[in-house]
Amino acid sequence: MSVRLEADERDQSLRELVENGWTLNDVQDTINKTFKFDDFNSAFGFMTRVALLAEKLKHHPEWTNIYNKVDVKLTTHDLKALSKSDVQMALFMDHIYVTIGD
Ligand SMILES: C[C@H](O)[C@H](O)[C@H]1CNC2=NC(N)=NC(=O)C2=N1
Repeated sequence: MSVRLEADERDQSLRELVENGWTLNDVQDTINKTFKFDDFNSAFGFMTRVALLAEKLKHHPEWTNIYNKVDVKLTTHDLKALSKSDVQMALFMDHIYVTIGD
């Protein structure tokens, strides 16, 4: 089940994520980021690790991959808004990007 973000939690989370390169689309209420890698193998490795978490959380990113680039959009379709799961996914992506990314 999707859990709404309280206003103060949302503000704080978004501030941190924007500092880490995420952009807020406040019309669609999505957060977006482009991750760049050395090559396709690294990009796909990143997607594989994220996919395992997505299945566990039952929360799935919208994304496209072109060679070494992964464009990610996170939002919660149930709520048509950002939720705690989006923040959790974004933090996880930033965390593993440090170990895989260039
Ligand atoms: C039934 C299933 O858990 C839901 O449809 C999940 C699947 N993954 C999802 N992913 C995202 N990003 N938002 C959702 O609302 C959502 N709902």
